[in-house]
Amino acid sequence: MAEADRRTIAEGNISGIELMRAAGSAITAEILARYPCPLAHILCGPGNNGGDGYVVARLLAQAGVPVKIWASAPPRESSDAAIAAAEAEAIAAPLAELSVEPGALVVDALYGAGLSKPLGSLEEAAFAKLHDAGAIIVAVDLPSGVSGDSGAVLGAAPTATLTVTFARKKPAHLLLPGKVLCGEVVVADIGIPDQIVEGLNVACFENDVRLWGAQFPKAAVDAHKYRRGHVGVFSAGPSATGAARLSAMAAARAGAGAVTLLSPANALAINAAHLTSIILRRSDGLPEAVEFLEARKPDALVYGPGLGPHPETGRFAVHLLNAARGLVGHIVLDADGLTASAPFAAELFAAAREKDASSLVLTPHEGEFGRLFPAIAADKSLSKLEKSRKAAAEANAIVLYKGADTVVAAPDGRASISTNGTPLLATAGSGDVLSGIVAALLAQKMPPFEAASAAVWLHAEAARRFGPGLIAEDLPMALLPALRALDAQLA
Ligand SMILES: NC(=O)C1=CN([C@@H]2O[C@H](COP(=O)(O)OP(=O)(O)OC[C@H]3O[C@@H](n4cnc5c(N)ncnc54)[C@H](OP(=O)(O)O)[C@@H]3O)[C@@H](O)[C@H]2O)[C@@H](O)CC1
Ligand SMILES: [K+]
Repeated sequence: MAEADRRTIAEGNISGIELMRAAGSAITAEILARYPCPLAHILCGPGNNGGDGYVVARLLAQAGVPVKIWASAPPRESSDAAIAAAEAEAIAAPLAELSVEPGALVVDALYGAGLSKPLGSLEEAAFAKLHDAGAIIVAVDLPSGVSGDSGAVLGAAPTATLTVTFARKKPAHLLLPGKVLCGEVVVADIGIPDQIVEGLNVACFENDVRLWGAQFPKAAVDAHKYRRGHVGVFSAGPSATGAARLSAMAAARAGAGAVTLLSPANALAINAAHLTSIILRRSDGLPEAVEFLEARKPDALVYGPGLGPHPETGRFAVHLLNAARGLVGHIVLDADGLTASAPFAAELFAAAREKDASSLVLTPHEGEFGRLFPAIAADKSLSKLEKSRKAAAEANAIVLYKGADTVVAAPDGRASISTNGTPLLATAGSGDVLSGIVAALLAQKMPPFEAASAAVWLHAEAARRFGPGLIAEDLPMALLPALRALDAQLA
């Protein structure tokens, strides 16, 4: 966003101090609309974040609210922040002497996009006082100490009730722990033209309908079941068949025209007892699986749920990817399929690069990610966003890195971050459902990055609409109201 600022100013549309005044005005409007303010404390740093704080101080005072300013350092000389501080016509007290009343309103304008190192004891002590006083904290751009690119805390950071940012959200507003520390996030329009933000070729997006709605499958008038996409799901043996059935049911509910469950012979009877519209086919090893691929050319496969983290599962995944070349559009590798592939990761990723290889979607949670990409996972300097992107590039796959802030990353660097996640999804089998939804959208010709992003969104939306008490068995059916609402929105 600093680049967007620079370009806006360079194009002569608006000067730096005008942008700062607009930012301060937007924050002040939010404060006055929400909080009764007998008194406000403004914490100001030396840069433009502090400059925004000085504008807020002036505007709140003009609105009749007494303000106290506490500065960690004076504004940089001859800067816009220095102009804003002069306009505020108030004397700042040293941050070290900070003292606030219980429940006080505090504007945190210490550091924002320019955070360059971990915060020290001065800020940490101030945040402890705010915490003890139960202060309502309004953060300017970001809670100070939260890194804008990663959402990580450098040294210390306060927990804000509200964060007002400008033009667009940054990764820190969406990624943990930043997401939680921001509280509610309001994006204020301060006059940075849309075309300047879009001209930055930003490749990281909030995962919502605007990102993938245009590619979301619509049933064609002349659709027949195989044109609506055929998904194949591999089932485990008799003691662990449920995971694959959850995936298969979800694929069917998410719009796949046909779903085949590939079951070992010894689990056929169990699977048959639980299935009606899902096609059941015997598949006891690679030759039978390949027979199916050659005969039916399914659009997408799900491999992994319930299969067990044995080496054979991993070896089979590599063989499957090789055998599927030219026959299958996409393979979703999930759960045990990921864990078991870890020793064969290099072969798997090489197979994903072969000509005509099926596109690969990997859906790890944190533990599976660590097993499949140990070096990337261990690199503490990387954010979840950067880890996902590096993994996608290494594997030449879409990486859907699950969690409360699920990231979907593509090998070309595009990434989406989920904002509608819900703890309701922390239930056994929920991931199996997600892999079925991904496969169904892929099978309906949605491009992989968009399909994976849309699946994450739909999965969470279904859970939210269902509410408490949700178990994975409910999720395929719970997709229906979410799909109906989406359909109406896209109509
Ligand atoms: N983008 C937009 O659309 C708009 C952005 N605007 C606003 O500008 C903000 C970005 O401003 P900014 O670039 O001046 O950076 P900012 O966050 O004030 O910090 C830099 C100063 O802090 C210092 N410093 C850093 N870390 C430190 C530490 N740990 N401990 C101690 N000191 C530390 C750092 O020192 P240095 O690194 O130079 O040693 C430097 O002096 C942005 O967040 C938004 O609020 C609006 O005004 C207009 C529209
Ligand atoms: K801040």
